[in-house]
Amino acid sequence: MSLLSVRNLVKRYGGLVATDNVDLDVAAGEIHAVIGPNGAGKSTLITQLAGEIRPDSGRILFDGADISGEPVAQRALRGLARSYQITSIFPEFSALQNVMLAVQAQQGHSFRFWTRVSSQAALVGPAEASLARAGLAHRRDVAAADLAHGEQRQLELAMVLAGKPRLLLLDEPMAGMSQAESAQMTELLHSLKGDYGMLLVEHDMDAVFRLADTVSVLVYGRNIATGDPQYIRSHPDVRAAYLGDEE
Ligand SMILES: Nc1ncnc2c1ncn2[C@@H]1O[C@H](COP(=O)(O)OP(=O)(O)OP(=O)(O)O)[C@@H](O)[C@H]1O
Repeated sequence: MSLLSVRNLVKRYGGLVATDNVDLDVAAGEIHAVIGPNGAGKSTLITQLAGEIRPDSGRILFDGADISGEPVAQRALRGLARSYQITSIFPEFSALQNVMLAVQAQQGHSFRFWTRVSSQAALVGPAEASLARAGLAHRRDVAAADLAHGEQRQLELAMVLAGKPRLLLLDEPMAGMSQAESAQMTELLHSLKGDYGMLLVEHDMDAVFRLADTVSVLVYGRNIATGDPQYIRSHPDVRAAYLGDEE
């Protein structure tokens, strides 16, 4: 059974159909990449899955439950987590402290700063584990502001992992990265494969074809093809619509 199932999803902006009857499935532990030209509707899709905007029609099922009408926080509690960009990081806090805040939020406490040393101590272990999983253990005491761009993206990932997600919604995790940073993030995501399902929107085709078990191609809001990377590479409509001029 799929962990995430999208059925007949539709989102319109005036006359524009940004999500046009999209069906899509992500199995537990699988990486499903969504590719497509600019304006194809990839971000609109992720934003609906996270619960930030409502579809006009269609259904979103997570672990069998219809979550189409649920708010963001409720979806996060179920284990459907979107990685947010650097805005969610406190620049003056260390990498570890940032993840401690995410652990605290996961433990059901409202967002607040620590008053007792003992309550801090319980957060350190899980925060260190998430940092290590995101490849940042060696940078735990560095202020977030002093981390390189790629490391800040790793920190965001550590903060998402602290929420114990089952499926990650990743919207262009390699955006703005150098080639080396992008390669490192690719290997990092690869190391998480199997433990987390991922819906990956990404323009970096090297990353997509290295990571994805399944690829879907959106064009003008429509899913024109879904299959394994080999199938997608050789699909004539995909080549014509998207990959054609790159090969
Ligand atoms: N809030 C909005 N109001 C009106 N139109 C919108 C809105 N958000 C997105 N669109 C339109 O919906 C279409 C899909 O946009 P979307 O950002 O989802 O595409 P995308 O595939 O993520 O593009 P990119 O690869 O450039 O990030 C575009 O034509 C866009 O202009």
